[in-house]
Amino acid sequence: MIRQLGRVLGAEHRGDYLRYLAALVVYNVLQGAAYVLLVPVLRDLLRGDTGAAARWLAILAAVVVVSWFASYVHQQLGFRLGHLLARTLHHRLGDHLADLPIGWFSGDRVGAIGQLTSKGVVDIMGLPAHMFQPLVSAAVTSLTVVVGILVVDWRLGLGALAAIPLVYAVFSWAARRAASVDDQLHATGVEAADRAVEFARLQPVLRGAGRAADGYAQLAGALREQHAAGRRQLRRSLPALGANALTVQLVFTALILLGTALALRDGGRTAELVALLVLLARFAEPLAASAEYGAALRTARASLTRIDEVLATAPRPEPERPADVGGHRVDVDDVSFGYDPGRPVLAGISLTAEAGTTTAIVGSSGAGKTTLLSLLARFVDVDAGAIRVGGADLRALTAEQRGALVAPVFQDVYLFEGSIADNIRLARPDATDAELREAGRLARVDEIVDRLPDGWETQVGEGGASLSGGERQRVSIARALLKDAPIVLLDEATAAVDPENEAAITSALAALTLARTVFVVAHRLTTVAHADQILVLDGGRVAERGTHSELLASGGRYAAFWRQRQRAQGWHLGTRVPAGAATGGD
Ligand SMILES: Nc1ncnc2c1ncn2[C@@H]1O[C@H](COP(=O)(O)OP(=O)(O)OP(=O)(O)O)[C@@H](O)[C@H]1O
Repeated sequence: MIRQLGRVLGAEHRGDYLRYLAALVVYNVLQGAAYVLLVPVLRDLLRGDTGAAARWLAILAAVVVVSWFASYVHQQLGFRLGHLLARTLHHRLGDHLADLPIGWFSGDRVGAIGQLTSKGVVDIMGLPAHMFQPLVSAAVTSLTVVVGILVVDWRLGLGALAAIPLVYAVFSWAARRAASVDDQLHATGVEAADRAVEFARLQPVLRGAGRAADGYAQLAGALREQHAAGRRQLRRSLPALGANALTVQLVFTALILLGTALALRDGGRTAELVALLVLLARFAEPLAASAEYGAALRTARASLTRIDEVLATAPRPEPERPADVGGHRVDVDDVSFGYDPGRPVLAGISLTAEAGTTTAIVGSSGAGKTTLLSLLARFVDVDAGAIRVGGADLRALTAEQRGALVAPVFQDVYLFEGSIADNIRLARPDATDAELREAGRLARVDEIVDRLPDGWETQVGEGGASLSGGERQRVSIARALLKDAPIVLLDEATAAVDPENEAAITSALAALTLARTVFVVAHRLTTVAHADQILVLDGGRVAERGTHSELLASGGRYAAFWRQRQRAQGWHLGTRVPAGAATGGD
């Protein structure tokens, strides 16, 4: 555990860590020495030799003063190390998470990371500040006391030495027994935290559906599981704690009996042996105290192991040098991909998108449209085949190259806490105010800004809560415009927006897609009809491809899709296609 902590701290903080450990050991050795010095003091007092007792007492006082100073130093270093740990862990986790593939952040990992960076880090930073002292004391102080006893009376010393493996074996057994349900307790804790967040987020949906009680039932179930796991752990750890206390007590009693027997047999050394009996109490005390820290220590160790696991997860391989990119043509070459092994979501996808053209991706729900965009953004890597931009494999591009080439505009627009201007500027922090405003004008964010009291500096709230869905989308389009990447990945929003937003988004998208290579998961018929090529996905394969008129003429899936969408929107095939599409209605 001491080694694990050193690894997590990294080589640059090894000096701080070693200084702290050295101060801790010195303090505990001095502490043990102070206890041992009680023996000659008491012995001489019992013998009536007050002069000798006073001399020993002076030495004892000096050791106590030095040990007080060592205690102050190790506490200071311990608190400093605790803060250093928290800072280092947050930075290392943050840096590492930024390098992990987006696909890693799935399932309950996001909740687990939340727990790890908050409670987990607090557990670990408490190690040097609060927990190492009693644990090191149990080992170092007790051992120093044993050495002291050995020097004074080897028989009693051997007895104390023999007790150490016994105490260690019982403590280990108790820790293993209590730890067996730790993972369960942690998993139920993560689950309950996830359900609580989900319950809060889903309030509007649940209330809208009149099913608030159902949503709560899931949270209540998760909380029940967590409490049950807590009770199970208590049931397992209480006997273990009892066994620890009992062992320490038994060892102490046995040593007292041995000491008394020796004192009775060896009349000449009675005073010395009586003093040793006092020392035996000091031997048992740190052992008993350390047993109480078992649960907290296990929790911290488990958090440390989980952080180690995250840090050990291989980051997405990144090339060291930028690749040569010749143009903005995109080739998807026989690409296959699955989120889970053995369950392909896309299989044998090939297509070419010439620079400056728009490719619309359509298909039924679950066909793999969003997944194809995720592959193009390199949120996830292909399992087989390759995606090339300007002839260069996407995996050969550095993160900066990819960032400059590709602008994703996805459905779930998340805005950061900050102003509208901050949120747009995120795309290019060095953009001038004029460039920012021009991107805002093209995306028609200026109209939103004009209505708001603080204009561009209006705070959007966490996730952009103070803007409507359509307005958030316009901000995200402005971001992409400011970034000015030649390739745009667009997941059109399916949710209906009001006519004003609809018109604004249509013109914003027209500005964004102008002269760029665009891949769009299209839901609006206007977008599909205007695309240079349309890719119809079905069950992860390309079912049809061609232009709007070619696909309509072939009378396949696309033609059926088009008819169905038109019917849903009260349009009539043949009367306004594609001219009707060009009107912007959908
Ligand atoms: N993160 C994920 N982990 C596991 N499976 C996933 C993940 N994301 C999507 N899938 C699965 O991959 C398949 C394709 O999903 P995808 O979202 O790409 O489809 P889509 O065509 O965009 O659907 P929709 O139109 O409903 O958004 C689905 O079966 C989906 O359940």
